[in-house]
Amino acid sequence: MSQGTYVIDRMISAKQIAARIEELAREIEAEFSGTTKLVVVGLLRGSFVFIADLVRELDLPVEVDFLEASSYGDGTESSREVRILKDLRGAIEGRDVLVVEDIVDTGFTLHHVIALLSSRAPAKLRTIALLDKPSRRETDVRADWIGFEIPDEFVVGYGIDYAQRDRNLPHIGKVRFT
Ligand SMILES: O=P(O)(O)OC[C@H]1O[C@H](OP(=O)(O)OP(=O)(O)O)[C@H](O)[C@@H]1O
Ligand code: HPA
Repeated sequence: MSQGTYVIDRMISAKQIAARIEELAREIEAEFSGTTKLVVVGLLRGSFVFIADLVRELDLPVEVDFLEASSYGDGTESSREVRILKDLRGAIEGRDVLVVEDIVDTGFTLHHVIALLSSRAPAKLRTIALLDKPSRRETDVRADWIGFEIPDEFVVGYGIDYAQRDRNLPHIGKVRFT
């Protein structure tokens, strides 16, 4: 799609996001209670805001690591080719791991990352996505926890970009091309 002018209509407020993260954190604490040190893996770049808020809400011993995966370029359509631009710093064999994704759209990114990290034999691998667009799915994948299910709209804000812009919006907005 072209990168013409667009406006952003608010979809999910910062307050709604914060309230939902509190609920999700309690569920994650229950799932990982007793873990010695959970490795929370943020998928860059889109999850950098979500992971920052989520880990501060978790009352668990955590380690934070990052994996950079990219497939969108500057457009609104997936290339369907997931490139790993930066790997984890630490080993995850035998560890409890939570992958933090900002949005699951076609599902190619999460599917690829789950396959990659599963091959490293973690003790437990779980996934969380702030946003889920199930109507766009092209692969059979679903995150274990989802913040909000959204319709087929291109969204930005709270870490999520359109052509690298708008990641710094505190809320989630939908892009309306004008
Ligand atoms: O389910 P999918 O269709 O694979 O889309 C989801 C992925 O697309 C975006 O990443 P992008 O490739 O734009 O990289 P970014 O996180 O650096 O913005 C987003 O952050 C997700 O990781
Ligand atoms: O709706 C979206 N917005 C931004 N990046 C994305 N990557 C997949 N879906 C989206």
